[in-house]
Amino acid sequence: MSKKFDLIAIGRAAVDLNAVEYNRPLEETKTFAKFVGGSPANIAIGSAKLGQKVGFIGKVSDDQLGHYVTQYMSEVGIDTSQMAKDEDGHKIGLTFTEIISPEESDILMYRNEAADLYLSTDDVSKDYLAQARMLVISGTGLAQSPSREAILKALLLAKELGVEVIFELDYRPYTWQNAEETSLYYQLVAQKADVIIGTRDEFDVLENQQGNTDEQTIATLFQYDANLIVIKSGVQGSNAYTKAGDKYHFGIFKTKVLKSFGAGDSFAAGFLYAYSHQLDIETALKYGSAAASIVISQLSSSEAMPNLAQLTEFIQKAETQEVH
Ligand SMILES: Nc1ncnc2c1ncn2[C@@H]1O[C@H](COP(=O)(O)OP(=O)(O)O)[C@@H](O)[C@H]1O
Ligand SMILES: O=C(O)C[C@@H](O)[C@H](O)C(=O)COP(=O)(O)O
Repeated sequence: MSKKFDLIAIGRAAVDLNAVEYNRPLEETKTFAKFVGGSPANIAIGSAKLGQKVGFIGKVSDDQLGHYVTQYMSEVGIDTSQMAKDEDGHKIGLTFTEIISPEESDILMYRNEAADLYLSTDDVSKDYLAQARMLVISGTGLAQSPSREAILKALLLAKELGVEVIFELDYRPYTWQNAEETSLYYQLVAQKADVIIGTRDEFDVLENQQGNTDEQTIATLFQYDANLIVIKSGVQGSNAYTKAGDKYHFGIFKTKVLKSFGAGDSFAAGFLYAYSHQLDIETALKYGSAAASIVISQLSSSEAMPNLAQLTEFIQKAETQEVH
């Protein structure tokens, strides 16, 4: 049965202020360019640009920046009808980026009392979720109440409605209180998710343990609902594991890296495009890697997301030149 949305993402939509002057620390950076940011918003934007039908559940500030974010997301084709405005004056989250070198970039988040963390259970509609094939949950939304309960409500509704749950671990230390609490909430959602995507470090956070191998991680998580687990490892590429016991690997598409942030969100958008079009898993890893390669060579994490023609052309060109 065809549904209105290929995916609905839930969580933060925020603002990135990206250093326009490269190769220097934040202390010495004077100019910044404004983009929409927030991992789930970036994934939603990347997905919409690839032609997916996308909805978003979130909360933004009722001010110029909140309006900017909602308007941009709407302009790229995302349904923003479930993006609430915070009526209590909470401000949108800000992320400053620092590009010290292509190998070394960092982010500095301003997220105290961020509007997205005030998403509440009242903002999550069963009728809306029923229109989606997939629900994309990002881990950071679990960091504080009431956003935590809003996301858990969406998770339980998705399970009830048969909506496939994609859990993007998206671990950001800033809003979490302690490692055990983080691990508990991550495990709770991971045990119900159909697909789990994260970096090796993020799976360590989920397990509250350093040094587990991918095989140990998947052996535990496949005891629950997950059918597919994707573990990303930066320049070493990515691995996907299925419950049936298959393993797939894809390396990277080498590129002139400007900055490293944005890789994870673009990877997720590319991967989920292929996955939702029932392309094979190796192709999904390839689409994710290509989208990441495109985005890390440009300044933003959202506007730089490729459309389908750009993505497929990039892959074709790279494969012809054998740069991956
Ligand atoms: N330097 C790089 N060059 C090309 N592709 C990269 C590079 N770094 C990361 N990628 C791609 O982006 C994916 C996600 O990157 P990773 O750093 O693991 O995640 P995150 O950005 O979430 O921390 C990798 O699996 C790889 O496909
Ligand atoms: O997620 C955020 O709030 C910040 C992002 O918008 C920022 O662009 C970023 O750090 C993306 O990095 P990624 O998770 O490596 O894709």
